[in-house]
Amino acid sequence: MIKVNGIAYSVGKKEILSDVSFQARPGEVMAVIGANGAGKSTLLKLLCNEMMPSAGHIEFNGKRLKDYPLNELARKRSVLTQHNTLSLSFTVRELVLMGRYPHFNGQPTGHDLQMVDEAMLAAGVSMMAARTYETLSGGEQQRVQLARVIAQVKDVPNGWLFLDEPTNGLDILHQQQLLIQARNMADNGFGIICILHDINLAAAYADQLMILKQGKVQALGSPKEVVTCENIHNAFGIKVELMKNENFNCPLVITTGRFKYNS
Ligand SMILES: Nc1ncnc2c1ncn2[C@@H]1O[C@H](COP(=O)(O)OP(=O)(O)OP(=O)(O)O)[C@@H](O)[C@H]1O
Repeated sequence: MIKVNGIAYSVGKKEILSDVSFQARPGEVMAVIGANGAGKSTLLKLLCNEMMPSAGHIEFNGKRLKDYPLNELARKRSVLTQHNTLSLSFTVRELVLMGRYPHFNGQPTGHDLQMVDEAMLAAGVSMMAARTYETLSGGEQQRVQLARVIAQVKDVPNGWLFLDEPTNGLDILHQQQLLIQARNMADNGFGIICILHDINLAAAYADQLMILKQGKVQALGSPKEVVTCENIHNAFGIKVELMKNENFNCPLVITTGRFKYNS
């Protein structure tokens, strides 16, 4: 369980997040949506212990996040960030194996290698295992990074995945496959916190949805509670209509007109 209690984050006088509180549970997908600059990535960095909140605190499995040694945290949760700038000439298999680094000293065990194989299968990259990472397309690289973070926690009971815009660069099939993979992992006891820009994907796959606006929680609840015309207009400044996504029994957002770009 992750409990976030009234956290804030400031840079100088600028408050980027303020009074953010929520709980995320194992077995659930939580999606975070919001306009550019709303504070989503900043929130994820605080959840990863990459940065410290300037107020409030975060509990991870009953213990303050700041009290975890980094290597212990790395064995319990893995993180897909937006910018994976790694450009060295690793093969896909070697890169996915990096996800296992927190689990072995020196040489990977047979179990580590099995986790790598299973993660590559889950992310649909097994067929490119021997390819050099930097020769892959953007979407292929993104799926390899997903395999790396899956490998890190695949065998961890109640492990956590933090994903920052994981569908970036993926085609429509691979977007769905990624969310199905996240959903399956949640159904098997993992906790998933996922930043998404596609509201319809978020509504279809998340148990809990949070809208951030200018660093504050604007709405929090089930997709049906949160995805309303009013909330979307308030958060993104765009008028939308709602239909029903019959396949997922959740709202489906459609935009309603042409818009001028206001700079
Ligand atoms: N170190 C920093 N110094 C100053 N401003 C910062 C710093 N880090 C983030 N910000 C600002 O804080 C706000 C939130 O940034 P963040 O990256 O969390 O937004 P986001 O919701 O993830 O946006 P996007 O959807 O564009 O990725 C932005 O306005 C950003 O410019």
